[in-house]
Amino acid sequence: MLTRHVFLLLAWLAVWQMGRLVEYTDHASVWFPVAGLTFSALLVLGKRAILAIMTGAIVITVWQANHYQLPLSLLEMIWAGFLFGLAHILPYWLGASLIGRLSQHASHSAPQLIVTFLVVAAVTAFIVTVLVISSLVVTNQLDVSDVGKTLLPFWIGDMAGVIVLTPLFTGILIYLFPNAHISLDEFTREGLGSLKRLAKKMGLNIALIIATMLLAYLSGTPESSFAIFFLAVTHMWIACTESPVFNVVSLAASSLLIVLLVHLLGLMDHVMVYQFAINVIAANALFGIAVPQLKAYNQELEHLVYTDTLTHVSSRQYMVQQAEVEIARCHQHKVPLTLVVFDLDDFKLINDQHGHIAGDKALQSVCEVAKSMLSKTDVIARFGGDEFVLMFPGLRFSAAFNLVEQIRMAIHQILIDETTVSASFGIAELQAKEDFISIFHRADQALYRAKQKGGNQIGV
Ligand SMILES: Nc1nc2c(ncn2[C@@H]2O[C@H](COP(=O)(O)OP(=O)(O)OP(=O)(O)O)[C@@H](O)[C@H]2O)c(=O)[nH]1
Repeated sequence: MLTRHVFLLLAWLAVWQMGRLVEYTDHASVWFPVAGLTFSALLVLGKRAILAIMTGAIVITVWQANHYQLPLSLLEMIWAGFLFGLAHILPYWLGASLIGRLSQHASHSAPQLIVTFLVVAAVTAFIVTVLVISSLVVTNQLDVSDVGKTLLPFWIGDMAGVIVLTPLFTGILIYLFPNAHISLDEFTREGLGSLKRLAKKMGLNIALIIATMLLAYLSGTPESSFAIFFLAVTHMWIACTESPVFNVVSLAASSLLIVLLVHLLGLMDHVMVYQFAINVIAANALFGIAVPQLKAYNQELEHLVYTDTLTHVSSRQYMVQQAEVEIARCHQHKVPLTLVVFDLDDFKLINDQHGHIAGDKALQSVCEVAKSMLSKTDVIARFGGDEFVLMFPGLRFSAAFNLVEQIRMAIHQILIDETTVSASFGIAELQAKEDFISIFHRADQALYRAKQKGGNQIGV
């Protein structure tokens, strides 16, 4: 465990150094990746991460004070590092605890979690900015007159670090620290996806970033730097069509490239545009992760509404909707349609004699048998209790009658604890201008007649 914490400290120092390399004004970087590492370490390890991060904050402050030759004693440097550590850690710890708690509640869906994370990232990064800048002023590392110009770049840089890199660092830390406080299973289930597609889409992003940033470099006008926002389109496309893991990796890669090109091409005059672009594109793409998830939820809901959970045949709602569509189509194209209503005979007795579980089994067996004898265009639905409806688009009365007779005989072969199951049927063929209510009523009347005659037969 100790080695892992030493690794976290070293990783924190290395990532901090990455942020410093792209510092464009004192204490503010285009993005501040270490904010993302702090947030994810607190998310994965909780308070166990504090020691490594606090040590990192003190080491960095001492190093920085020496580097800028600030007139501070060693004790003052350590105190300043401790204050910086507190200001940097506390808000992110609160934010990470909130996200950790929400992720453990099944009632919070992935889209809700993502939106909350984006809001928490913005708010905690702002609180960290205010606290760290205050600590820098109190410990004489920043002049009060520079606070105004440092505040916004500091905040946006920290926020970019959290939004862009927390998902990626969290994935890595969960892999390294097995007893993590949080699970990303919901997002990592699909893995990375096809490497070929990944290469193509990454290539497109890279080409777009280079093209738009070269444009800004060559034209030298501040307006041209806004072209980077076109990247939101390709990232939204990736978010909606690829796995969340791919989304997060491509986001980190694009942001890193933007940050490097700002420095290589000397686009410092437009740096805030790029800072805002990274935040907006990342927030947009993370929110995009929710789109496929929402689609999946909708399909699940649709399945629940349109399928009977016990027998897995269609639901009443589905049959009524589908029947109206089919009846209209059959009238329009002068195609026949036959509707059948059927009901198990003395089903109450099966329940009473053998119990409800046996009754359920009988309903399931009847549906399996009937379904196996239908074609793709036929529909079977459970209307309620032991009553079912069959719809045969394209079949005339006589053809449907023959098929139903075979279904009736097959149902009569089903044995539930040595009791034979049987069903009665009512059949009606669609007449000119007739609607669903009318044909259903006629089939139901025919079923009534079959029951009156003793059941286990087709009423007409
Ligand atoms: N096991 C089980 N029983 C159900 C379910 N839904 C309804 N039932 C039972 O189905 C029975 C239907 O009873 P009835 O409407 O009197 O029908 P029946 O006994 O088949 O009588 P006839 O239709 O006149 O032959 C009732 O006992 C309900 O409790 C279900 O999902 N599972």
